[in-house]
Amino acid sequence: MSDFTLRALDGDEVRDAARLFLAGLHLGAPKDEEWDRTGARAYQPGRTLGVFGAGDDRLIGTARSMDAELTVPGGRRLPFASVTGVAVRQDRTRRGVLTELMRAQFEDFAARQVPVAGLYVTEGSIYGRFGYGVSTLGHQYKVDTRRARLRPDVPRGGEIELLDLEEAVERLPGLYASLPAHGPGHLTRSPWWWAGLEGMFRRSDKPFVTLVHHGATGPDGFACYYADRIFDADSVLHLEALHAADSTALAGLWRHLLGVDLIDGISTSYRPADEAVPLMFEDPRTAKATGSADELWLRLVDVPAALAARAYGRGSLVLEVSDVVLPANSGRYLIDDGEVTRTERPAQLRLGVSELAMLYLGTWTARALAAAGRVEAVDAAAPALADDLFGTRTAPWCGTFF
Ligand SMILES: CC(=O)SCCNC(=O)CCNC(=O)[C@H](O)C(C)(C)COP(=O)(O)OP(=O)(O)OC[C@H]1O[C@@H](n2cnc3c(N)ncnc32)[C@H](O)[C@@H]1OP(=O)(O)O
Repeated sequence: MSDFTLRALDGDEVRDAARLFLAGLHLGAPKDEEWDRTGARAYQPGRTLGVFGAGDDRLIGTARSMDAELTVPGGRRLPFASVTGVAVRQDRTRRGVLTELMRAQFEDFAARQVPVAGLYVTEGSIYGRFGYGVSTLGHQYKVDTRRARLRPDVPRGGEIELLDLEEAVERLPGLYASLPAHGPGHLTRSPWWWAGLEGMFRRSDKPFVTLVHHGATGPDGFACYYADRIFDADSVLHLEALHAADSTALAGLWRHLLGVDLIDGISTSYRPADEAVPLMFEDPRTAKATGSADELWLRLVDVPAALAARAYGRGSLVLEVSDVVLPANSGRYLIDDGEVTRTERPAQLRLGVSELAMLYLGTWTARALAAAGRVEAVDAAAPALADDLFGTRTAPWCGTFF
């Protein structure tokens, strides 16, 4: 990359990176008060990269990352890098700046022994070339609250406590950390992540409301929403977050939400595919699916470490992985009785590292990937064998947008 220099940013340069990223999304720069209060705190020190062009001392590209831990099938938590804040100045795009930022990030993650990175994409066509693949899906639905009748066997739930903004900022991090992971795809949330959420809460012109559910042993779930109250038309409650330790907390939070006054419908953000809520209604069509989309994209930076970390179903299979960006990952891997080893045995299933990311948490079946031409079944039985190994009981879901 002889025409550019790339280095970590600090001080006011980080704010330039924030400006560049927001401009890339066609948004305005952070205001002084906003930056001082939460903006700067959302950037993990030392983790914002900047690219400068030759003879141009202004920033032309940026990307950042934050530490987290990712839950993988079997329940282990792996060191994880949340990649975000990616943008290239619009007069400097398509010259390899993003490619160089991706390369530098992978080097950094490998040096810090972070085996998996992930991101949420603005466009689905950008990141596959760097080895990222869609690893969780989210499903949105809308509930007609005027028609909603919960079945009599749905738990009553406990007390609901309403938090004001300052209480929410103070208490949600501890509460989220105390809840069990939903399953594969769950992420821990760093102080930098929470500062980003706080910024969003404070910027919003619609007030965010936070509800905490109290179960038998104390707080065990929460929900955050804002409402669009429209005179003479349907008013919608936008459920931006809901995390619950168990089905009683889930039901208790929903029971309360359904009773919020002056609301005609509840529209959810991206929820897990196996969420029980539609089945809680006497008429399951009370919750109407309104969309589904890719959520978290994963990049297995260290394939042997990532493969060794997760649990598998029964069976044995030889995968041949190809990774043109990080060639050390390429090779054959035997998964047998839960153990993963490099092998010289003949491949049964050939796939790229992006497709491996799509299988990794259990979101896609190898049969679907084979039907789409995304994996090559050298042995015709291999996709079914892969599904026995990689399939999970809980639908992979992240629920932590960054
Ligand atoms: C995780 C996040 O933060 S997501 C946010 C991503 N940022 C944005 O969407 C903001 C607006 N867009 C941008 O800032 C830039 O266009 C970026 C970051 C998407 C791409 O940066 P660039 O420096 O132009 O990418 P670069 O030149 O390295 O391109 C690498 C390859 O990706 C392709 N590519 C880059 N952007 C896109 C795109 N938006 N759609 C399709 N292909 C793309 C290039 O054509 C190139 O392909 P090639 O290797 O076959 O030649």
